[in-house]
Amino acid sequence: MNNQKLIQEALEVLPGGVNSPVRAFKAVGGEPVVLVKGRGCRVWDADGNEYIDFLASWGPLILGHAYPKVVKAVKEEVERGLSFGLTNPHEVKLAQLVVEMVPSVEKVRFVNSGTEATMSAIRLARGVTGRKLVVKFEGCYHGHYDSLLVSAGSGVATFAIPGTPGIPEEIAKLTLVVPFNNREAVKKVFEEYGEDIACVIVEPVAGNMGVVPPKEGFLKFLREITEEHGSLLIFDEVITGFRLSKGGAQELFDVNPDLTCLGKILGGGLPVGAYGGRKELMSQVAPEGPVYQAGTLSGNPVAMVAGVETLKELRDKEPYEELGEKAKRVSEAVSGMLKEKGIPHRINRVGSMFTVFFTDKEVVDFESAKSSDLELFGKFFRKLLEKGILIPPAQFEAWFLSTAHEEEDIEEALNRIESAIREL
Ligand SMILES: Cc1ncc(COP(=O)(O)O)c(C=O)c1O
Ligand SMILES: N[C@H](C=O)CCC(=O)O
Repeated sequence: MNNQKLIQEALEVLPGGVNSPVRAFKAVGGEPVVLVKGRGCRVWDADGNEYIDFLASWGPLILGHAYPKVVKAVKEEVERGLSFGLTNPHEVKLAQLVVEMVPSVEKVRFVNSGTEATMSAIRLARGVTGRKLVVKFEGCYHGHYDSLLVSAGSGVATFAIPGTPGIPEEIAKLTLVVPFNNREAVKKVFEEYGEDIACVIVEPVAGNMGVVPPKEGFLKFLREITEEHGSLLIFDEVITGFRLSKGGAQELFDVNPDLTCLGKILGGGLPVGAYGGRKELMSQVAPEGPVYQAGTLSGNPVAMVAGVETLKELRDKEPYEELGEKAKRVSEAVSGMLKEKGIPHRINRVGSMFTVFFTDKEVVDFESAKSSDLELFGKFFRKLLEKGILIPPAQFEAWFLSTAHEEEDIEEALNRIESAIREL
């Protein structure tokens, strides 16, 4: 069945034809693409068109599509059974890898998505502090948990949704929102509400308003102010975990949060999330402690082996410098092409994730990210797609490089991008 027919059928039976809003291409226009195959850094749609992929399934595929060691381990595990509902050896191995690689994590609980990870971390923070308020940053996205959908990035920003019906005002009011990178605003909420703040949750490098790095010292400042007020600091490393270094952003910026949320790369392309932290905090989670959280399919053996093989590769090969170099090369080349065409832009990059903003302002928070010309972004996206380049179909997202982007792929991608930019 071809792409158009599949989309028409999807629209009949799935809201918006999709299972996650950002896939609907509403922000960029044009027909959504149905993907049927991925290998290395390339994907193919239902019409047989091939694309060089900078979406990487929204981040998880740091080793590229269908990485042989991961596929082999998954196939072998599938033969043994799909789910047991009791402890299996792979969840222990994956937990050991997480503890070994992520500096602040001594114990970890696996869940099935990034949303579950942040939701559970917030519950734990409220449980151990006995406080209700949560501080989050404008334009950061932490999944679709009620307390965290307030002023969120990603699809919420893309569709300019001011608030989501279904989230009671009483719940939304427990979340205090401050601008990213703004120390004064953080100080102010702590001055006013310090004793009631259970936690501050932050994407240590924002990816969901497009990539926005933390200003020098910002994460250390968050560490200090939370400690001072007896609140917990939660790093949502669902994107940055195992992407920016083997220990994530906390290792890169040398700041240890109290709790860390993980997802995406952790599952090697299968649905896995996790939250973890110091032993004394994680021992408050049931059955060791009173904070309840559970999951029928949590620690699923097939998902766990995909994670184990992925993390082992990253731990053993540490491809981070090379990934950063590749992303630098692509982002600088794209910047050069846009400059030549006279198109004002800013590119924010940290390691192997970056975003092209069509603005002449520095992008340091959600307000400045929103100054990007969204119409031009839509045109840019559609032209790239036409030339065989897949990037996230929304401005407030990140492009991702993988180890599967070889020299020749990058060369070919840059030629395709150049031809797209020429026609803008
Ligand atoms: C930083 C961050 N946190 C949490 C989430 C939620 O993860 P999931 O989509 O797996 O629920 C995402 C992505 O969606 C994310 O980018
Ligand atoms: N920006 C989101 C995750 O990082 C996009 C994934 C989704 O919502 O489907």
